[in-house]
Amino acid sequence: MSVNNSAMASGDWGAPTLSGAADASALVEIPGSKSLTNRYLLLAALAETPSLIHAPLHSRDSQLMVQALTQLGARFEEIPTNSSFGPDLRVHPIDFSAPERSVSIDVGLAGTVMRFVPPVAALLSGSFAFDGDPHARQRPMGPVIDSLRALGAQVEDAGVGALPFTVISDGLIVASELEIDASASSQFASAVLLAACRFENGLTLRHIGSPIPSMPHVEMTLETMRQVGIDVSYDGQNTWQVAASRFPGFEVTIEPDLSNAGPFLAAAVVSGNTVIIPRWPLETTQGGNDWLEILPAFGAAVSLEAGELRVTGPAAGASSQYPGLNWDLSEAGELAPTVAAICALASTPSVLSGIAHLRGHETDRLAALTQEINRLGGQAQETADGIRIEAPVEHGDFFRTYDDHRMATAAAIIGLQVPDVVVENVETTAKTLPGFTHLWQNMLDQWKGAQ
Ligand SMILES: O=C(O)C1=C[C@@H](OP(=O)(O)O)[C@@H](O)[C@H](O)C1
Ligand SMILES: C=C(OP(=O)(O)O)C(=O)O
Repeated sequence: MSVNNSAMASGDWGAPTLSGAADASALVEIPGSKSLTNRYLLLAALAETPSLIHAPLHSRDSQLMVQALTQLGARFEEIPTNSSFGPDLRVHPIDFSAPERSVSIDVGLAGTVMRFVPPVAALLSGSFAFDGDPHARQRPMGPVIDSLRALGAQVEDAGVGALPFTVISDGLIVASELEIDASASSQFASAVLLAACRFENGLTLRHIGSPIPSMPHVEMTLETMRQVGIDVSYDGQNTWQVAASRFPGFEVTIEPDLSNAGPFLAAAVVSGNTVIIPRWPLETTQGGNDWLEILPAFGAAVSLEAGELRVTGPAAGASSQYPGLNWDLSEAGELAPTVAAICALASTPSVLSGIAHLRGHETDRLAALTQEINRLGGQAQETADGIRIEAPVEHGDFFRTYDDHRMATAAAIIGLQVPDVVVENVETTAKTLPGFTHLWQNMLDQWKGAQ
């Protein structure tokens, strides 16, 4: 099948196909972690003195965080470096005694901005309106709104648990206990925990409801808080305690984004080539570290030595020579679109489970993946908590991305093996990985040059 080029808009991208290349190596440098960057930016804004953040991610999501915190009174200075991924950042914290203000904050489509910033706004005196991209209004926000009210702030909203809404506060949070249902997103728990050190009496937070997805992200929240000097504890079940604390500025280096390493590692898996990622952390709270367990299940050889992760695909020279898998992705749901793309080229069926909450991500990812895999001649179905892929994709076509960066990178992976995959609005990858197409082409050029 060939694609009707007249349907292509200017941002659409014909995914490059890799024919024949195999058994070659490419070194791929991955920019900083979105989740770590946005946590440290926010914690630096809460500190008493300036902080220095090395190797931060510069992407739409981190830019939205910088912009939001600037509107709340933080100041950011770019410190030039030799890195192709951009400057370091010096962060001057928010003055929480500043006079009352009224601001409108754009959260884009960034979960970390729409969930983490409103509780920080409630620590200031004034009125803070939040809104974002059209699809941001579909993402669940109820537990953030309910928490703010329970903590004593006023929230004006349409009563549907979604953006837009306005937080009105006198800047003083005296409540010290809160129950929250974080079963639709771990970010609801992280949001309250991150701000809680500046509550007058600290906080005891209790989760009520079904299990929290993406729990490593809550561990990441706790770990980053501990690193900057906040006293926080977890009972191992459903309760966290944060002591009221003031902490000085800090200096930190951001790890590469291990979830964003995924599409490149997946490229090695589906093509039988090797990808090497430098600066892979030996210890990390990033869910993307799960690649070390997931990729061998597809038959890939994975080794981590001297800070370099090396992944070699199982099928030197031949595609679809690896099996599908049954995998519970509840701990690392953000890897699902990448895993699904590998499964969509596998020789046997796959079932991905534990990810019902992906329906509230950048798009309804279960519906989007199912629809696009089927459009390319595969056989996929949604299940109650995931997706089942019965048969691999067969031909190229237009691949809709629904403004979701991970749908775009999933399409690129499939396009490596299937000609004529056209990725809608590939620049949506700038949410967390600007320059994606250059990094991708550079990997392919290294493979081709090695032949
Ligand atoms: O806290 C964070 O940085 C994130 C938490 C997770 O959210 P969910 O718990 O909604 O999956 C993850 O999927 C998202 O990409 C980033
Ligand atoms: C779910 C994701 O993002 P967000 O931080 O916007 O929730 C993601 O990056 O896969």
